[in-house]
Amino acid sequence: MSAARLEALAPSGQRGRPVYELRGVSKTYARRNIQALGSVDLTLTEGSFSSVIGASGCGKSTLLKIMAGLVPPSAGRVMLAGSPVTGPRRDIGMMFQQATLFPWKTALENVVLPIEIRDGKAAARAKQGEARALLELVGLKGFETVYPGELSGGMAQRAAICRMLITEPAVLLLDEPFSALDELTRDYMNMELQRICMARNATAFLVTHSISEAVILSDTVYVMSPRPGRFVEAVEVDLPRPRTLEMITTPRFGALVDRIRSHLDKGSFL
Ligand SMILES: Nc1ncnc2c1ncn2[C@@H]1O[C@H](COP(=O)(O)OP(=O)(O)OP(=O)(O)O)[C@@H](O)[C@H]1O
Repeated sequence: MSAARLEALAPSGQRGRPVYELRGVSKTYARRNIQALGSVDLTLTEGSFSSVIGASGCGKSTLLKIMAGLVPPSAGRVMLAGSPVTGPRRDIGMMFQQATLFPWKTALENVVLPIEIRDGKAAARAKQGEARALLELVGLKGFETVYPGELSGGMAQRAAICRMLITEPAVLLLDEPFSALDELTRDYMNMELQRICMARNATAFLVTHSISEAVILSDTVYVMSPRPGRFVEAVEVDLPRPRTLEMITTPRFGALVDRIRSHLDKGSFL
């Protein structure tokens, strides 16, 4: 799909100020000469929530890593808040499938760890009040001094959300953050994520394999082709916010899921 057509499909939820801009971004991994990503154009506007969905190995994580500045693109340009992304940045928060908390640090110590690494121990101590408030926000009040081994998977991911938010990133890059959780916890965490994003007017970009997760969370769902990944469709989700889990049973939700599935089926994805 051309950049112009994708822009034309830009949804009502994406009419704010552009935050992320990717133009002609592609990636070939030199070592195995694998072209992971075709040419990707993407604009994310402030406060929007977007998802990318596609077959295993189509290049979704590669795209996210390029956006995060962890992997350099082979071609193209990535701009965030008006400046090029050339490496990891303070205004980018990332979250992965596994919480990767340090087992020898308490929940509170894990949350302030990015501050400690960036600005030192005194700065981390000064942020403890804020970290406590974040833990309370995600329902972990009372667990501040607990070690990760004593937390459930969902609780550990909630602590990881706090760790991502403590640096007050303008954008959240999420690589299947809740896919290791059971379905009920995952639904709950998705609603939590929506609440946090709305409260902070955060701009979020999610990699997922779940069509219903993409629809319930997103303003726009980008469907990616098999490798080399490129966007074949941008589906606007016109469900009102805040979204609720009850919406999953509505005809409109079903129609959106069917539309995305039909795009995926065309390319024998998933
Ligand atoms: N560091 C790397 N070096 C070489 N090839 C890589 C590297 N990282 C990823 N690839 C390859 O690039 C392609 C895209 O991988 P990527 O992880 O981006 O896909 P994905 O869509 O996120 O997959 P999944 O849904 O299974 O997580 C795959 O063929 C993968 O083997």
